[in-house]
Amino acid sequence: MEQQYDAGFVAAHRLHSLPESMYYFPDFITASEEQQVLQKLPPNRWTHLAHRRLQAHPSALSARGALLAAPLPPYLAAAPPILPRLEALGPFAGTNGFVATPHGRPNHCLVNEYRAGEGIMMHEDGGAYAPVVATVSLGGAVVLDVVVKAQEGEGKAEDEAQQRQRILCEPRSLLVTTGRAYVDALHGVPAVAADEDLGAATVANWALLGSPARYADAGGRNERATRVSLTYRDVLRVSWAGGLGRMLGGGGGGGT
Ligand SMILES: O=C(O)CCC(=O)C(=O)O
Ligand SMILES: [Fe+2]
Repeated sequence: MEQQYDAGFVAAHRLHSLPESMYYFPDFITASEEQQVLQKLPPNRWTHLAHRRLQAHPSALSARGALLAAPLPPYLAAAPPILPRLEALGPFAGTNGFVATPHGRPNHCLVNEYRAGEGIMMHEDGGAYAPVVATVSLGGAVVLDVVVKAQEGEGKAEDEAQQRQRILCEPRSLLVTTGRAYVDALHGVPAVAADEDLGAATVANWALLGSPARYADAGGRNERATRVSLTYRDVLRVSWAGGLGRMLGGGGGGGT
């Protein structure tokens, strides 16, 4: 059932809202793959924050934003085959119209879990990463708010509605944020028990949803359930603190 990804397929999944550098792919993983990941997330790795909990794989970045070189765990990489699928799609490899990141593949994954009523305040992901995030959603659906930052010299007269986008992230979908959407916009998940007023006029990716009827039939409402997001990134600075160990252990080197 592997999907054939090409430039036309990618272009057809681009959001036609500003900035035009986000892509939405419904059903990027199957329901059994979704369960496989949810069951394998280690229960002892959560960091508890005020309105969500978080785990970083293979580890958290250093204070200076560097990643200690290590592979992603198999349940976030090859089984289920999320990395091969991302590789074929191209957001890190730089194929199908995407721009390649320095390592050509994600080396880091932040896993967020939000229960109903939880969220993440508006923020930007910053310069420790190449400007690409690939977000796989598991469990419940949430709305992601994206707001373009006011550009220098631009007055407040700019149409607010045009600057704010709502993106509905369905379970098993992939959202790719690149370019200006990464650099010039803030994003966040409102901490609500239900997302309301969902429809073609209010949701930027409505035409790309896998199951729009599900939300339309509920009167434009998405009752929040626990949602887990896998956010794949390419950390620019990778440190090889294990260099001495590799030398002593004679294990040989790997690529970056
Ligand atoms: O859960 C999401 O989709 C967004 C998470 C996020 O913005 C982050 O981890 O930086
Ligand atoms: Fe973020």
